[in-house]
Amino acid sequence: MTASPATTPPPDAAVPPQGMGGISPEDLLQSGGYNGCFGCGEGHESGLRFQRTSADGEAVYGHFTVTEQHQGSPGLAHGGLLATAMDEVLGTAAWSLGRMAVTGRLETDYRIPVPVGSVVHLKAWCTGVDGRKIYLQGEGRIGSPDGPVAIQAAALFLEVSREHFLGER
Ligand SMILES: CCCCC/C=C\C/C=C\C/C=C\C/C=C\CCCC(=O)SCCNC(=O)CCNC(=O)[C@H](O)C(C)(C)COP(=O)(O)OP(=O)(O)OC[C@H]1O[C@@H](n2cnc3c(N)ncnc32)[C@H](O)[C@@H]1OP(=O)(O)O
Repeated sequence: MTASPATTPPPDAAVPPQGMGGISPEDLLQSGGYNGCFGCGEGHESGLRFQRTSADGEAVYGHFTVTEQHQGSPGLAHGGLLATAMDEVLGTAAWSLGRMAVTGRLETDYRIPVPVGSVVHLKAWCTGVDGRKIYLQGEGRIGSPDGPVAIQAAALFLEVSREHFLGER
């Protein structure tokens, strides 16, 4: 993935450890989630139902299955849908650092089409943190964690306060 300047961390940006104040990244990932989330909500009928599976200190992992509700052209996943899945796993990588963050910029490369019925295995990792800016990259592979790369992404997330989510609508 060739990240643009906006999603490339400055050379001195460190990658902080996963977890927060004694809470493991695994526990952080299992602690939250919004049932109505299009990406990960188990209660969302037509959503992706992205499942976060693990975090190993370097990256976070998860998967989802492409259904007929997710088509763009006959039999193939919609590109925006795949970007949503990347957004979800990239966000998971940001939150695994113990930081509440939202997507500021998301760049995606589509490598091969993804057929309906595919299980897409996603992985994301932090490439650096600079103040509130969290730089991330990720990829999605078809069929297994070692399968062919279908999508790659680079992103800039911004750390926000609780008020970001509680503001008046
Ligand atoms: C999100 C999940 C919520 C639910 C949580 C529930 C349970 C938690 C459990 C588990 C969670 C696990 C995973 C999470 C999963 C998925 C994540 C999905 C994430 C999303 O799907 S979330 C929705 C889409 N997202 C938005 O809805 C954001 C709308 N937006 C804004 O709210 C503002 O726009 C904001 C806050 C982004 C920035 O606003 P701001 O006022 O705070 O900051 P400001 O503009 O001053 O920028 C400061 C510095 O960042 C640079 N900067 C900013 N934006 C940039 C860009 N696009 N490109 C390049 N640089 C940029 C500036 O250039 C400046 O740089 P410098 O400091 O160098 O000048």
